[in-house]
Amino acid sequence: IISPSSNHTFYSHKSFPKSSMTSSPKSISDPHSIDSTLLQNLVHDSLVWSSLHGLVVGDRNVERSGLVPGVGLVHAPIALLPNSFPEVQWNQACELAPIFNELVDRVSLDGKFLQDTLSRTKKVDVFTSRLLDIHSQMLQIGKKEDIRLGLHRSDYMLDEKTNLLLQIELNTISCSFSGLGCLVSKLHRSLLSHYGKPLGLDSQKVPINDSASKFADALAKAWTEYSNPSAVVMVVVQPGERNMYDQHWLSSTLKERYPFSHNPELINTHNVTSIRKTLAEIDAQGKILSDGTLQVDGETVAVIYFRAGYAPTDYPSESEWKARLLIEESSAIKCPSISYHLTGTKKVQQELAKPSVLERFLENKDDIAKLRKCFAGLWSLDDSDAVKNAIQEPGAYVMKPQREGGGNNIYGDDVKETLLRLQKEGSEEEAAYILMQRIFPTVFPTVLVRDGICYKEHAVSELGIFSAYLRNKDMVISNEQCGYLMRTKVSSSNEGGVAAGFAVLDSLYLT
Ligand SMILES: Nc1ncnc2c1ncn2[C@@H]1O[C@H](COP(=O)(O)OP(=O)(O)O)[C@@H](O)[C@H]1O
Ligand SMILES: N[C@H](CCC(=O)N[C@@H](CS)C(=O)NCCC(=O)O)C(=O)O
Ligand SMILES: [Mg+2]
Repeated sequence: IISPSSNHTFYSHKSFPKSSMTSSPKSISDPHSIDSTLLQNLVHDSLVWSSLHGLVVGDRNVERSGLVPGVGLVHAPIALLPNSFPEVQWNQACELAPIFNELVDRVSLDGKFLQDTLSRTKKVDVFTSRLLDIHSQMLQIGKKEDIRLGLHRSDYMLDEKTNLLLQIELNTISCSFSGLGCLVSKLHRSLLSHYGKPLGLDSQKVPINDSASKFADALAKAWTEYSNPSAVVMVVVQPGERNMYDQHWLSSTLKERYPFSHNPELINTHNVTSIRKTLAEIDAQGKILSDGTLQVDGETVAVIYFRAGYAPTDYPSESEWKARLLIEESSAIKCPSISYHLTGTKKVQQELAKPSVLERFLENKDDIAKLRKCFAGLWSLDDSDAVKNAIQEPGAYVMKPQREGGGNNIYGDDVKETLLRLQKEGSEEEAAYILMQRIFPTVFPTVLVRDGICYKEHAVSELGIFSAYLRNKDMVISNEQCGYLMRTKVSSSNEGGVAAGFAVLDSLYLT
């Protein structure tokens, strides 16, 4: 079963050969030296734990796994043990969460800034252009969103050379893994509470992660602000969704947790029901009443939570765009609104990194300094010096289109080829991209478990901090960090991405 040549080992509980090795790792940074019997027990227990606790995804080998719940489940790809992470940068990442929330809200209110920042992208990127059209239609009718809900995730990498915590991006739409991320922390705490001794590790060093309940709380509070007990939360989903359990964790927490919430003002609310609809279904079944109320399939919608609609592939026809517009025109609480969605684009990220731009949106000098400290190098392709440097040293840069969902970035020599092509064509297409400093996190040995097979790999990690912002007119009801997601991917992979099949779900071990 354990072929010494490859480091791929298939486990089934019956066939764990006794191992002669008895060495235990020096510390968490050396999981490759874990005694093989101990390793097999860890893997076995993690697979059982994941299956029993809903740390699962749809199996891409089972075609109905994204369509029918309970069919074709497989444990989520995970790192067997948490990745060590310095406490100082952990605290820094947590502290940034409410500041980024406030920034997003302020920027989202500046319609002109959003339209101007994206005006040249609009000419060359049809998808972004369609989003901007909806945004400008809302500006024209003077649409106001009094109640605003943001469920964000700010992703960071720890740059090995400088030890700086640098932001990769700020996601303001369809942030995945608030449902599953917290389960990985629970899994790791459970494994370390059983095997801490032989591993020489302390389960208390894995920070408590309440991402699912915090996001469900924020959705429930927004639902309460809408003040219609018979209204529902509508989750906008893709027609096939293998990550549905990550989404169901939020919906089932909403349904089961309320009205038995510890939160006094929610204690006697009706249970919060969620419905799942695709954009096409919303176009077919949705309508707006004279008072702006959105009704879909006869249900009044209080909150619209997007887990689709962030990529061009989510709009295969005009029907989906009509649904997006209907949602924006309604009085339902959007998560995110079109303004929050546009505020999370990479072009806006790059614009906000320019000198004195943050000062347009925030007053507190300390907060501004804290944000700036985590900005990596970000340039538009108008910056001829940056373009020249990137052509000379393409490996030090990442080129990004205005896309979400993974798999869209340009790395290495492709950066050089693309820049030279754009220069030769002299087209406006340059405005579709941004240039970003490539961040090189520490490569560390780890053990990944995917489809019941454990792999000893060398990997890099990316820390995502979830945060929620809920505001009703001048009152900020929530502005807090909501747990975290650690993603770990083999160091040879440029892109990463759990759904894309490169990264696994991880947690962190404070050092
Ligand atoms: N500046 C960077 N340095 C190193 N890796 C990066 C950088 N920017 C992105 N990546 C890698 O590419 C992945 C996707 O990039 P990201 O900006 O998050 O796009 P998306 O919105 O598609 O997730 C990240 O998860 C990370 O693995
Ligand atoms: N299937 C959809 C996926 C939604 C999605 O791709 N979200 C982006 C931010 S926009 C994201 O969080 N990417 C990190 C997840 C990864 O690493 O695979 C869902 O789960 O609702
Ligand atoms: Mg990303």
